[in-house]
Amino acid sequence: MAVITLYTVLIAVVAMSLLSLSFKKLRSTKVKLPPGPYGLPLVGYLPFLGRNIHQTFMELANIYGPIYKLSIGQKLFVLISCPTLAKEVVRDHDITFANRNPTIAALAFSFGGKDIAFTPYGPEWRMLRRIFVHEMQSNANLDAFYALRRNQVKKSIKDVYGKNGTTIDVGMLAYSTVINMITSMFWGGTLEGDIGANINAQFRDAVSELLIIWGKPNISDFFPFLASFDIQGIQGDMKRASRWIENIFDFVIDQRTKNNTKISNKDFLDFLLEFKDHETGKSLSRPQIKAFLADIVIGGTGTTSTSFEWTMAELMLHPEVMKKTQEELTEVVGDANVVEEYHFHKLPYLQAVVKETLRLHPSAPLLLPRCPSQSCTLGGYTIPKGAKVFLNAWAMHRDSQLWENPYEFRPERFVGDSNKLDFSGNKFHYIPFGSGRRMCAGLHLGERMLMYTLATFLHMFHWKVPDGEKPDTGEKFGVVLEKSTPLIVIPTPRLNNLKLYH
Ligand code: HEM
Repeated sequence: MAVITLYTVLIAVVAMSLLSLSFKKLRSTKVKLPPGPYGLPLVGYLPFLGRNIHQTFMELANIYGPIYKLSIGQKLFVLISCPTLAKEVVRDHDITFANRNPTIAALAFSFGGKDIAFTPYGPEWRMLRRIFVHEMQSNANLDAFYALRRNQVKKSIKDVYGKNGTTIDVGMLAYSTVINMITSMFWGGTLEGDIGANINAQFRDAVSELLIIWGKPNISDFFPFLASFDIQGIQGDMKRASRWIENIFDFVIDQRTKNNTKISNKDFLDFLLEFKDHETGKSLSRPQIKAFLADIVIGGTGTTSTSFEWTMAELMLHPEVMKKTQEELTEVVGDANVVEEYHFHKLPYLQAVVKETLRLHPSAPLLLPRCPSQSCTLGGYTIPKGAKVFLNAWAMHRDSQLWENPYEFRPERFVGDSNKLDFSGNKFHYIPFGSGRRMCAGLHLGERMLMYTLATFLHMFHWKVPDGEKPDTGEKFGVVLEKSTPLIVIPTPRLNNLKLYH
């Protein structure tokens, strides 16, 4: 006990000295920092953040304005919640802000920040991003992998049909469908039979565990000098979970390369192993291949599946919108057919439902923080090099000066040409996939998976909540913004031709 107290005092003394040094340094350089709340000595604003920090950040914006700062431990956070300043970050100073400040957990999983999400801006990142966005996820490739996605959705339809009339957890349905689509696109038919099922199940569990660990606040991120102690064990847990996932990646890559396994459908692994950069003539190294796969798993699973769950929750709360969405599906797809991706462009109302859901419930409400590579000025204030800069999409999506009745779920606001808002991030008050150079690198795949799963499940089934229950829209902040209570619903088949469910 005495030893623990001694350590605590020692750590506090060192932290105080470091803090006072950094404040002295800031004062001596006479910079004009944005306004912001005071916190407690040492920990700063940490004790006041609350569980849903995106909501706290919006309340603070109402007090301090569209740009403010706060300190947490040794870190300076800058919060931005107006489109004009957001534009300054992602357009006017885009290169300065095209860097990340990864957490310790993120570094542990991304091969030390060697992936797209965390590689610093520069030629290496530009090369990774070009391959990932323009080549790996080209329309032709995404079309080629469609059969793999389709097979997995068919399996989920069969599962849901088997639960006809009983309750199911929508979040779990969405997560398993999305991760099955992703693993299938990764290594397709390489892993057949029991071994395949076993590896895929292990993979699914490892990814869920990793997302949970990643979502835990880590004291070492706020006090970097404590990092080597790994007080909460988060770094160790993350390394273990990542190693587990990496072993699965290695196993599958070895299977494919050593046995030269022939598969019927082309998948991401084929693409990555065969890839030769037409500019440099170079192939991808094994760590690069694994980093690409990691980005898809981490970037694509939680975001897409929670967006599915939020959409279903809003539809359950708005039966008139549900009715209109299903009528559109009936008209476009027809009662005797299943949904195909080529139907999407004829489903403007469903597209509007998805856009409206992502306005109210963006998976990453504060996007991924950016970190200026040099000090610069925003809105007349100095933003020091190394600060963590958050664009508060959640607050901008709910700002009554930017949206009419912002708290109402009204897909109609996205219908028609007069208000053409899309996911490109060019209108800075609507940025569910971010904006600028570092906007979501998986937008095309994410949009396809989300639209396809939603359209299919809405077309194939009627959904109702158990008697006496009402879905809510309570939120839980984490790696992605989840529903605080799971959405439980009862499906019944909607189409007469029951063969379509097998
Ligand atoms: C509904 C689905 C999705 C949503 C709402 C979403 C949202 C986002 C957001 C808000 C960012 C931060 C952008 C910024 O800082 O400006 C981001 C980054 C990223 N996303 Fe997504 N995402 C989705 C699906 C996906 C998928 C399917 C993948 C992988 C195929 C993916 C991979 C990435 C990567 C790699 C980054 C980092 C980009 C960089 O730093 O250059 N995301 N995503």
